[in-house]
Amino acid sequence: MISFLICYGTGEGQTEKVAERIIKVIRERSHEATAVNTDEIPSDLDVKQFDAVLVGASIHAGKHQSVVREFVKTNRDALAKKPTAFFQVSLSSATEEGRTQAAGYVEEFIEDTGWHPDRIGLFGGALRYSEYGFLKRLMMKQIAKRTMPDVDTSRDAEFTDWDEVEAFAADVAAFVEGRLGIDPSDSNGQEEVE
Ligand SMILES: Cc1cc2nc3c(=O)[nH]c(=O)nc-3n(C[C@H](O)[C@H](O)[C@H](O)COP(=O)(O)O)c2cc1C
Repeated sequence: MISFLICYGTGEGQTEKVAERIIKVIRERSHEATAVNTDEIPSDLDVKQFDAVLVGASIHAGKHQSVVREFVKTNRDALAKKPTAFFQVSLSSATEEGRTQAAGYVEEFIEDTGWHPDRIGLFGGALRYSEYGFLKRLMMKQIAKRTMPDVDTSRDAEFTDWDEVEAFAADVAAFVEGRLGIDPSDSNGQEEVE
């Protein structure tokens, strides 16, 4: 059994939902997964105690959560010694035209933090107008109308492709199993760890 740490930043909860889906896939492979929201990092969290680490962040106004950046910078040396993956949630990944921009956010993150994850997943996010305050709702509806003219802005919209998220999680898990020399069949049938 492999122990995974999944550390993520989230503004309105979509990256948390993605993290939860990744964790489900990892646990279905009978591995152990610990989720940590970067807004509530336990003071005794020790990255070195985990076999593999996934870091997730979303994009707001062209930036990832600064706490996620700080987490990665603080733990860069420990991360470099382990199998790792990064996943990003943004509106840019929801459209063909936005993909280059989404990749640019990751490049900038890697350059800034100096961390080179083994796997990278880029996922479309969500627009939950019903949960935004007045100004944010107005601004996001304008951006959506401009960048996604076919999308109905009178209701909340989710652009995350959950099959892609699950495929990413399975790929990361398989990569880590290979790196650590763990035969997935060894872990099948074990009890699921909460
Ligand atoms: C105020 C605001 C600003 C945003 N800015 C960007 C942006 O610059 N680029 C982008 O691709 N997506 C942008 N988004 C879309 C978010 O990345 C998307 O809503 C995502 O699902 C947020 O994930 P979270 O709920 O985990 O924070 C923005 C969303 C909001 C609400």
